[in-house]
Amino acid sequence: MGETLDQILQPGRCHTMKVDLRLYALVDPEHTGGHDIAALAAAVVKGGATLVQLRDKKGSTREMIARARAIHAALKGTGVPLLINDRVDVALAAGVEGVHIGWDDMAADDARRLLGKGAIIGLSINSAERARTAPIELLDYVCIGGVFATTSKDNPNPPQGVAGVCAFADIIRPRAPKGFPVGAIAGITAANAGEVIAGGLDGVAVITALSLKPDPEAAARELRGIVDRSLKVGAGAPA
Ligand SMILES: Cc1ncc(COP(=O)(O)OP(=O)(O)O)c(N)n1
Ligand SMILES: Cc1nc(C(=O)O)sc1CCOP(=O)(O)O
Ligand SMILES: [Mg+2]
Repeated sequence: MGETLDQILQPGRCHTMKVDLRLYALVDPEHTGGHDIAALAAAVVKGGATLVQLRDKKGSTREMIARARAIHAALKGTGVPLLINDRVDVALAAGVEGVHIGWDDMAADDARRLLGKGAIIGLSINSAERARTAPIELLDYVCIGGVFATTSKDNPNPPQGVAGVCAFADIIRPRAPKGFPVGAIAGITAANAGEVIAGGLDGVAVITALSLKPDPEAAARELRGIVDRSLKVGAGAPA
């Protein structure tokens, strides 16, 4: 038996490391724009992505593990963590840095028990109720869904707009430790990322804005520049 949650969450033994959510690239075999998925992940990281997720909704378990291993190998030495969407077992098998879970996926306490205190665990939030009840103490970040319309997800959340997403972030922040990262996802592009960051989010998570570009590295460089400049403005530094 591994450690209990109480042991994992003992004061001074907290799992939380600072996750850099500024440019979170989701790579998805159904939305690669014809790029090899491992080469795509490496390219966006070269361009400035700070976190990568393998979102593989249709692959077999073996395919997912093989993709995860290939992407993890391509990111070796970059220091950028790889997370697996939905699947704690795939993350464990491939030896990656963590998982992203939604409210229909494995519960955060089960994921934390299985993955241990050193893993990164992120959670999707898409309502005020979820912002109020998310188990922040078990998490390394949250990502608020449905900011704009998206074609990359089946049954997408209704678009909340920047104001809606920021209202959820305002519920989460007082419940979370200082510096706890809160990002946003859905339909974010170079044209609207600045607005999202200016609203008070710590980063943007994207598929299309990087994967479907002919030059994903250049697209990542542009988007990361927008995020960094908007974060500086928010912090009161010169643009
Ligand atoms: C960073 C990030 N945010 C949100 C999601 C969506 O998670 P979920 O609602 O569980 O939907 P699926 O992606 O699993 O279809 C995500 N994957 N990543
Ligand atoms: C995986 C995912 N989750 C979402 C949510 O709203 O929770 S939107 C989404 C897909 C995001 O892709 P794109 O950047 O192409 O819009
Ligand atoms: Mg999910």
